[in-house]
Amino acid sequence: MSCQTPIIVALDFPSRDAALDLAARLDPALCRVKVGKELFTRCGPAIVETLQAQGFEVFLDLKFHDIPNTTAMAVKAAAELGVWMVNVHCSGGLRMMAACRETLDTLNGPKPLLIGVTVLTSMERSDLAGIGLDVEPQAQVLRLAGLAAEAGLDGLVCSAQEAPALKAVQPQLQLVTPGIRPAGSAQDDQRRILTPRQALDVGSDYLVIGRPISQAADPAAALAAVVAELRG
Ligand SMILES: O=c1ccn([C@@H]2O[C@H](COP(=O)(O)O)[C@@H](O)[C@H]2O)c(=O)[nH]1
Repeated sequence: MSCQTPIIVALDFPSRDAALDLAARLDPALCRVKVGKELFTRCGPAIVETLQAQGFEVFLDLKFHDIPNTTAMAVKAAAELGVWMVNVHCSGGLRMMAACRETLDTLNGPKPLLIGVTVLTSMERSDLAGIGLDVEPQAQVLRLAGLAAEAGLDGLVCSAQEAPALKAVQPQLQLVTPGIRPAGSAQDDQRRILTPRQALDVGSDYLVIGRPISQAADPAAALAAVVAELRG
C-alpha cells in the first residue's frame, strides 16, 4: 500500500550503516526516505534496494542534468530500480525533460514520479546574480515550471515559499519542498525556508526534511514532532 504521509526524510550520510541506523528509527508509515548524491555515491543502488526491502518508498535525489539522451537513460535506470520519485534539473531544458518523460512513458509497470528541480532552496537573489540571472528566485522558478509543465513532468522541487504562485498557474504539478525548518531549528545553508505547517498550508505536497531529523538527538521524536505539527 502506498504511504500517505507528505514527509520525506533525507538520508544524507556518508555510510550505509549510518543511513540504515536512522532508517531503523523511522516508521515507513510515517515517512518516505530520500537517497541523495552522498549516500548513493558511497553505496550505489544496493542502498535503495535495502531501504525498499525495509518498506520505504525511495526518492532518488540525484538531480540529473545532462544532454537529453544521457538524462533519459539515467531516469530509465532509476525507474528500473523501482524508486518512487526521481528528479532532473529543469535548467537542462525542455528537450531534456521531454526526453525523460517520453522514455518513462515507454516503460511497462509502475513508473516513478518525474520531478524537475527549479531553483535550489539554498539560493537567494544574489546567488542567481552570481550565475548571470538578474531575477528574483520566484520569477526563475515560475519560468522553469512552465517548461516542466510543457514537458509533462509530474512536479517540481522548489521552496514552499513559491507554492502559492505555482499552484495558481500550474495546479497539476506536485510540489516537493526542501528548506523545511521546524520553528527554532538551525537554518544551516538553506535560504528559502518555511516551517512544516506553513509549507503544507501554502500548498506543498511533499516536505523534504534532513538535518532537523537526521541530526536530532532523538530522530524518531523529531519526526513525531513534525507529524504532530502537521496534524495539529
Ligand atoms: O533545492 C533543493 C533541492 C534538494 N535539496 C535536498 O534536500 C535536503 C534538505 O536537507 P536539510 O538537511 O533539511 O537542509 C538535502 O538532501 C538537499 O540535498 C535541497 O535542500 N534543496
